[in-house]
Amino acid sequence: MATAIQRDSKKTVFITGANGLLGQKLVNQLLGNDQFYIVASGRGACRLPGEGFEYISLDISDEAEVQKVIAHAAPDIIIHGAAMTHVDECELNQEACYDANVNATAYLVKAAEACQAHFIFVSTDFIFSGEEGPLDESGIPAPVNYYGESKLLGEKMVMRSKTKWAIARTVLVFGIAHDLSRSNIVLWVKSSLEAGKTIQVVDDQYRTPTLAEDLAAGCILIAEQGAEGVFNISGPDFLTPYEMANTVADFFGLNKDLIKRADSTTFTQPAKRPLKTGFIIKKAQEQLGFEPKTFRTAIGILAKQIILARS
Ligand SMILES: NC(=O)C1=CN([C@@H]2O[C@H](COP(=O)(O)OP(=O)(O)OC[C@H]3O[C@@H](n4cnc5c(N)ncnc54)[C@H](OP(=O)(O)O)[C@@H]3O)[C@@H](O)[C@H]2O)C=CC1
Ligand SMILES: Cc1cn([C@H]2C[C@H](O)[C@@H](COP(=O)(O)OP(=O)(O)O[C@H]3O[C@@H](C)C(=O)[C@@H](O)[C@H]3O)O2)c(=O)[nH]c1=O
Repeated sequence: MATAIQRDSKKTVFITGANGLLGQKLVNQLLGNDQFYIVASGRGACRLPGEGFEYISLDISDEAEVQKVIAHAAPDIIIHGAAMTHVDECELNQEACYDANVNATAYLVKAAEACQAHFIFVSTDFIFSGEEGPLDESGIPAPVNYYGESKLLGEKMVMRSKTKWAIARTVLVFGIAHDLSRSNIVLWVKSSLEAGKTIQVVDDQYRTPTLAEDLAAGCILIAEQGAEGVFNISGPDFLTPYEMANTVADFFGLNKDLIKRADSTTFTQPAKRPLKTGFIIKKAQEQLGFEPKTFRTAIGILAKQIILARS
């Protein structure tokens, strides 16, 4: 536990979902920023490498625990990234999805109001129908799957809250981190092609894929600047998964013949995916100074991390 002096001279930032992809990148970047004292929370034991932060095991679906832990931490800022993020699982187990993505967010908003913390909620392009894209922050939500519905309900609670709030919306996050609960499109394409597996990849969905480090950087810009409102925090390139898969294959010198073009009539998943999403990030660029990497540059960064992780 840090000494009182350390905490007093710094702003306390409380992170939910710290064991996850975004959570690990947030902690990693905040460690290099001496204005913050970091309280990282996650479900169960700490899976984050390294030190220099306080870790608290917290299941955010436990209301009493949330109120107690947040009151004790008395954070200046809460970055709420924890969620049930397996979209198909959310469709098939809607009660668990509601608990993790809606009830838990309500408990955290209530706790944030009690200590007047700046509440930063991480949201998604899946609140939109996918009928048009890319969208700026004025898009009208109309989710097409239960995960999207749950995140939209979270947004509405945050927007109604009685504390300073911001919403960071993002898209198709990719990256590498320790002991993740789920994969992501870049790692999945790379590992499938390396294993010589044929993959069906859709070319009628559009995204602006986001390097996890860039999402973390965007959230930290919001925290540092005390920014309020909705910000699109995603990568700059508007691509189909088919284009992404071919870029990954090109970069790693993998066999592109294994990538079979599909579309939403030939490739379906339990939860419907919005066709055309992706974000216009002009507001975050101009107001926050957010500058994400291009998809290809991001793959290069990921490649170096993969090599480092192996050494
Ligand atoms: N990944 C993506 O493509 C996108 C993500 N987002 C949003 O970004 C945020 C971060 O996503 P990402 O880091 O990729 O997802 P991850 O699944 O990697 O991380 C989510 C974390 O939340 C934790 N969590 C889930 N339920 C609970 C709970 N009841 N109590 C405590 N912790 C819990 C998980 O714990 P455990 O590790 O134990 O499973 C996990 O560590 C989410 O809010 C997501 O909705 C938005 C758009 C795209
Ligand atoms: C598994 C698979 C996916 N895809 C496509 C569908 C989709 O557009 C893209 C990613 O599919 P996945 O099912 O891996 O990921 P998906 O669940 O669509 O990812 C979503 O996660 C949640 C948390 C979000 O908030 C969203 O922004 C989005 O990133 O790749 C294929 O074309 N073929 C495949 O075999």
